[in-house]
Amino acid sequence: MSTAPDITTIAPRDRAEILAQALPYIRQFHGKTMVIKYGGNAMTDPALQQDFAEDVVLLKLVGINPVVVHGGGPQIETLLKRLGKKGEFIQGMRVTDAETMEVVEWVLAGEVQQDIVGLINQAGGKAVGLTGRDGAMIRARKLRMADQADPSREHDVGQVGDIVGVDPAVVKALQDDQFIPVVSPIGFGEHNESYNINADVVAAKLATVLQAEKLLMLTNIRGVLDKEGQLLTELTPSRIDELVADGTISGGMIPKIAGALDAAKSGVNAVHIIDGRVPHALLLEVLGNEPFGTMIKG
Ligand SMILES: Nc1ncnc2c1ncn2[C@@H]1O[C@H](COP(=O)(O)OP(=O)(O)O)[C@@H](O)[C@H]1O
Ligand SMILES: CC(=O)N[C@@H](CCC(=O)OP(=O)(O)O)C(=O)O
Repeated sequence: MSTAPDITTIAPRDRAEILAQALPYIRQFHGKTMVIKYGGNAMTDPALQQDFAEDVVLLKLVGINPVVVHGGGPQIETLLKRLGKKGEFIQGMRVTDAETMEVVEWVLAGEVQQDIVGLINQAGGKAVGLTGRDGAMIRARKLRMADQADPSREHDVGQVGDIVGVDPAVVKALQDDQFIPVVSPIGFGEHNESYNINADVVAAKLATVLQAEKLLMLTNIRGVLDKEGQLLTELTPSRIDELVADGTISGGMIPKIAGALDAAKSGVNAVHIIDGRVPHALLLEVLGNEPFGTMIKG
């Protein structure tokens, strides 16, 4: 459960002061786009989910344009297990056969996306759920994955998509109005087939195409950690290369850091990997003045 402090004891005068302190940040980010990756691991607690939805609505109401890209790895895993299938990952990507693809579409677009849309609407926002198929947003082709250790070897990861192009028109149309887009990471191919794309990769690409002010990746860990478990508050491209090469960065952190770095190099002003288990993590990052999580430098 959320461990938010009881603020009913804060005097009205202090509350007003707290709000007033947010003004410089609201002014700085007014009218700007923020892409928020909401990881499947960060969305397991109902109280935290509600905090998240409230934060998104608050950002929208103060004139910032949040675009949510959601994951759902653990939720896909749960359904696969019920169907007697075992999930397999290679370099952070789920090996996706035809049956797994059906499960992925069902869980992401049918369940997780609609849960988030419902929570945001309940919090007073107007969320619209989309997949990459809607508005012909995310074109993809089969990902060709080279082995990390031996690049001459290739892994067949099935229907995992490599993004060919993103047309953000539908997202722009929604966000220019009063709506909050909630995007599921599913792409479409030239024969109308669907592709499973890692949500970090979609969030990073969308942030780049939209030239977002910020890309915030909410996950289930404090940020990127070194071998001793210490939080790395800032990462440069060369340090990232070292950490991937020596195996300090592994699993789901691989596509996350690769996407974060791509976005940082392609004009997204601020890219942060932050702890979605902290109540109101989003507001803390956007309106707080203390460093939080890991910032990725381009
Ligand atoms: N160096 C690292 N620092 C932090 N987390 C790491 C690192 N290397 C691997 N990880 C793993 O990456 C996970 C986050 O990725 P992932 O499970 O895909 O999250 P999400 O569902 O939020 O996308 C962490 O929980 C952790 O187990
Ligand atoms: C290709 C690939 O791995 N797709 C991911 C899509 C969901 C996702 O990325 O969810 P998280 O952000 O919660 O990890 C998957 O099937 O799990």
